[in-house]
Amino acid sequence: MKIGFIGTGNMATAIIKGIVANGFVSAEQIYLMDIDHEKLVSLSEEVGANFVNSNRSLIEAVDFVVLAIKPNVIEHVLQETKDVILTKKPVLISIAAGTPTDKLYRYLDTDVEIPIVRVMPNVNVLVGKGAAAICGHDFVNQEQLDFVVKMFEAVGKAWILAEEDFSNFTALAGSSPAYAYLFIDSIARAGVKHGLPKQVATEMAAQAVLGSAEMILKTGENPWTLIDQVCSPGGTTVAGLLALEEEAFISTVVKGIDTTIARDKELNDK
Ligand SMILES: NC(=O)C1=CN([C@@H]2O[C@H](COP(=O)(O)OP(=O)(O)OC[C@H]3O[C@@H](n4cnc5c(N)ncnc54)[C@H](O)[C@@H]3O)[C@@H](O)[C@H]2O)C=CC1
Ligand SMILES: O=C(O)[C@@H]1CCC=N1
Repeated sequence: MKIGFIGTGNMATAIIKGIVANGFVSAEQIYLMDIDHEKLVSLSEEVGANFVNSNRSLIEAVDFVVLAIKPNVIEHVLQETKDVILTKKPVLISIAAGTPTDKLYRYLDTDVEIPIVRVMPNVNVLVGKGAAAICGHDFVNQEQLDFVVKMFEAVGKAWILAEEDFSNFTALAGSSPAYAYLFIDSIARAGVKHGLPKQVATEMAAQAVLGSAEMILKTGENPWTLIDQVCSPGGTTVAGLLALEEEAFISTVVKGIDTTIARDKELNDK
């Protein structure tokens, strides 16, 4: 199978490096195109993938096309490549936030049965610890869907998810790595305040958060049970925990997630 990427930005780079490192496909099976020629050539050389000079040539060359471009350019890209899409009939995989499969199909303005799969991945696919939600539009067959699921299982965890839940997933797993990085950076920054070098403090905070996530996933314990295990009576943790809650830590995080969901829905409706 040949996989093409339209757009070689942050997310495409993370997916490509992840699936090549894991051996899901070889670099020779990957074709790239980006309007930023320098970026295109640089990624292609770095990973050993092929690159082409137009989105049309890319679609002609591959079986699966990942639309790794911003939501506001997808309509234009589908329209400029429409005739090639309609003759080649590749599987289109969109990773764009706030862009439902119905809208993507409408952009093609056709009755031809083009298979479209929607994926909401996250950037942690780069290190094989991604999270991706996947749903297929009307004309996707099981074999095509299975291929996409396997592609994202190669670089993390993948769920088949009803499309109506995509906004929620985008907030919980697509955008949330940024919030987790912020949390880690905030802990590290506090370390710097107390005299630790930033790099060491960041490593310490990241390792603590990495282990905490694994504890939840591997023990299957409720996070509150684990919180209680860390909070020694009269100890340090409970003092810090209550200080965080005085500043409405839980409500602040929930507000961030609410706002992310609302923004995704706003993009859906555009
Ligand atoms: N960054 C992230 O963590 C995640 C991003 N996404 C989605 O992935 C998509 C891409 O996001 P990023 O990689 O962050 O953006 P980015 O801005 O890093 O990459 C987009 C790339 O598309 C290229 N491009 C623009 N117009 C083009 C055209 N007409 N033909 C070919 N290439 C073109 C740009 O030059 C750029 O390199 C977005 O739709 C976003 O919603 C989804 C999940 C996570
Ligand atoms: O910020 C965004 O719109 C994209 C979608 C999920 C993560 N980044």
